Amino acid sequence: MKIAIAGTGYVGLVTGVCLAEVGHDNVVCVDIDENKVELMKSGKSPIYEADLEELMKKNYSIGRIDYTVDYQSAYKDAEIIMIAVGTPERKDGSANLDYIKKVAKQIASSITKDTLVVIKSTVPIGTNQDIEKYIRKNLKNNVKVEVASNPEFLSQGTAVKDTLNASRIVIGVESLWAQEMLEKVYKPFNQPIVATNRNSAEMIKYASNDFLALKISFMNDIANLCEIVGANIEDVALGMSYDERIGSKFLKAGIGYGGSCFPKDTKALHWLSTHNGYELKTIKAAIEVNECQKLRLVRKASRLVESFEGMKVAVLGLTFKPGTDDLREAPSITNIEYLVDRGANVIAYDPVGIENTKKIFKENIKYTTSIDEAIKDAEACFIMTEWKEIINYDVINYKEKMKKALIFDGRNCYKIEDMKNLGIEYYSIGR
Ligand SMILES: NC(=O)C1=CN([C@@H]2O[C@H](COP(=O)(O)OP(=O)(O)OC[C@H]3O[C@@H](n4cnc5c(N)ncnc54)[C@H](O)[C@@H]3O)[C@@H](O)[C@H]2O)C=CC1
Ligand SMILES: O=C(O)[C@H]1O[C@H](OP(=O)(O)OP(=O)(O)OC[C@H]2O[C@@H](n3ccc(=O)[nH]c3=O)[C@H](O)[C@@H]2O)[C@H](O)[C@@H](O)[C@@H]1O
Repeated sequence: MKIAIAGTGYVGLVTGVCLAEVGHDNVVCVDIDENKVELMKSGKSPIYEADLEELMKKNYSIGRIDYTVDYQSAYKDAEIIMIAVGTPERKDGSANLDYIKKVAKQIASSITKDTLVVIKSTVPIGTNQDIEKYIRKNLKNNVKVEVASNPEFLSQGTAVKDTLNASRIVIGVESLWAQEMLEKVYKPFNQPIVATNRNSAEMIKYASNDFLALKISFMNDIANLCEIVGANIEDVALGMSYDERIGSKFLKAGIGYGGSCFPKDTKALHWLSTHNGYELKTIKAAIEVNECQKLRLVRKASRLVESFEGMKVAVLGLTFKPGTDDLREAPSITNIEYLVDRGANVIAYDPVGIENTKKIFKENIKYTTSIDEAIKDAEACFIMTEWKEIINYDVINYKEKMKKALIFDGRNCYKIEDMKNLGIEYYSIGR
């Protein structure tokens, strides 16, 4: 079965590689970025993702997967074409479907046999139906085409593991033909399949992401109250987690959620609901809490220090979470902007995110891949991502190397007692 995939980002590339890994022997990944395609052909991954490069090399060498910019040759005789291009946020919060439409146009002009088009990108409810109409209207050749929804649930940093061990595969179909095709594709994964119609599948994706975002914002809200009333959010989360109805995951309070999905998917669903005359009050609250949370520590810091002007400030952890080099919507960006605007000399540390950070801040801040160097002579230090390197760092160094041991920890990396014993001025979240 020939499977073509449009877009080789986190979703497209990982899906392609995993399909090859479970035995599909004719997977072609298409991208518009020639450099990316060349890089992938040479066995290198354009994204930082555990286990990915190894599986890319293995499956490319045995001929199960290929990469190309030539969409026409990839799509023309494919039985299945999966769309995994970006659906970024527009200024008004709605999802930008331009990339999806562009691929739809390319598919319509290329296919020469009956094809199932599968949308893996996160798209607003009704998009699958619209794209199907669009492709059918613009078809160059007289073939059968149907569009099915197959949203993706992987997380960055664990994308390969998540795909090979998915909690569920959701398929949104309008015919038995489409359902059977997708069941055949996913059979080797041996994972539970939830089959429904396209609108419900599209909604499952948004509802899942937005529920997780809401869970985080709820915990951040409670954490802020914990600080006021003298409770400890970590003990609170632990106490809650024993209730199976609540669960133990996504209860970690911090500096707010970032990434390429929670921020945009909460706004997109909120936009969609308002557009349909209904206000999703819970999602609105999740968004508002998150916006405030991102600046909570710097606001606290600016009440404690007279001025950031000329002050050396270390920022440890830049990516939106550990295990990825992605900075999209990372809380670190908002915080660094705040500090730079107020005249601070920021030195930023991250084990893998430096290159992407340079693209954002250019010469405006300094960069390092050493915590020691970042904190040397610093007068304040902000922790934005809970990398292992930061969690396992010997905290005595803050006392010994900083000009003033003043730490604002947005990810609760250290024990309050340890910091207190060392005489480090330490502020964290909800404790
Ligand atoms: N990043 C993640 O962890 C997850 C993302 N999603 C959703 O999946 C979709 C894709 O997200 P990412 O993989 O993060 O995107 P990404 O931005 O990492 O990658 C998109 C890729 O598509 C390529 N592209 C653009 N137009 C193209 C075209 N006409 N033909 C072929 N390739 C084209 C780009 O060059 C880029 O390489 C989004 O809708 C996102 O919301 C869903 C679950 C997880
Ligand atoms: O649609 C998507 O793109 C994906 O979005 C998230 O995955 P991801 O953004 O990669 O990362 P998460 O682990 O969910 O973390 C998102 C943000 O929430 C924050 N977070 C997470 C968990 C928590 O308890 N507290 C918390 O603040 C993280 O620091 C991070 O900034 C979802 O977890 C995936 O299921 C989904 O497929």
